[in-house]
Amino acid sequence: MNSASRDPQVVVEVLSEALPYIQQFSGKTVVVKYGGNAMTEDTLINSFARDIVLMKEVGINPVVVHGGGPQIGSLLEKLNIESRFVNGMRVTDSQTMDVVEMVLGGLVNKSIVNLINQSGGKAIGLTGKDGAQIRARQLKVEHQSPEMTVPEIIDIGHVGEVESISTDLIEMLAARDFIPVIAPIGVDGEGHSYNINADLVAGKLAEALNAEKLMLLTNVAGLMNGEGKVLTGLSTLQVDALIADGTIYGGMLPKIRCALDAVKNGVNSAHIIDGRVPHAVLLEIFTNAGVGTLITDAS
Ligand SMILES: Nc1ncnc2c1ncn2[C@@H]1O[C@H](COP(=O)(O)OP(=O)(O)O)[C@@H](O)[C@H]1O
Ligand SMILES: CC(=O)N[C@@H](CCC(=O)OP(=O)(O)O)C(=O)O
Repeated sequence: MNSASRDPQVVVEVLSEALPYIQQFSGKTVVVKYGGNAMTEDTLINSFARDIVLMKEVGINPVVVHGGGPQIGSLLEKLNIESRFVNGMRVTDSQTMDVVEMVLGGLVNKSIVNLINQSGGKAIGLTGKDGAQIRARQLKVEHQSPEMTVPEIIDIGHVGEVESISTDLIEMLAARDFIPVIAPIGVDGEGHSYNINADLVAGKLAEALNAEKLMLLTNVAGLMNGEGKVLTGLSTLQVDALIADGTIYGGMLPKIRCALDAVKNGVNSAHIIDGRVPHAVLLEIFTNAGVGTLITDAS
């Protein structure tokens, strides 16, 4: 339906209903993680960019962290390099690290920046290496297959976890009305690059910025149980049980862990939402529609 065919009364009512949400969130920081799996269609990416610009225009400070797993996978495939994952993390040798840096820091970052700018925003794309803002260390991965009695620690190469984040650069940009768009690449004290899961970066950044909300946009309706029903309001213990019985696996593992950590460490709420729904960000922020899985400290 185009805007001309909508009842103007409905349009103004919708706008008016958004007022309390605009008042509640104006001046607050919202970290939005845009997963590579949700960046499938041009119309969706465009509606995402417009949502981010609208947030900024009504006084909210959006900070975008993006993934790009499928986009990395497709370039690796063209280069005949195999993709392998352990606990949802990409095994990253030096050759793969180069591809990760090219795809995340280059192609994906700049295409999101460009779309936000096309929608009238002022986006600036950065990786964690800029201003050395994301200090990383190597992530040690614990892996246990059913036949093993104790977990083993596996070296999966240049995969990092966040050691610390300096928020100076992001805060400076946000204060001058820029929208920071961050690629999840970190750096250690010796200048080595690390491939960090984008959910982990978004969670730690939301904590460091004292964000009001952490929104994780993905390609499913939310965290689901075995029957495909969206679950919400889960405790850490319930999540542990769902991991142990295999209901939560792969890319959902870092997502749910970082959402729980973020709310434990001061972020008011974390949301795992369906990025395939047009304007998913606006639906979550400005309506009561309650898309996806909500996690709060009281969960
Ligand atoms: N319990 C679960 N509920 C929903 N999705 C799950 C669950 N367990 C695993 N997943 C998987 O997690 C994926 C989302 O993670 P990921 O592929 O890393 O997406 P993104 O690129 O958005 O970070 C889903 O597509 C789904 O295959
Ligand atoms: C260590 C690790 O797995 N890093 C991810 C970084 C990108 C990412 O997280 O992308 P999505 O959000 O689209 O999954 C990767 O190499 O795929």
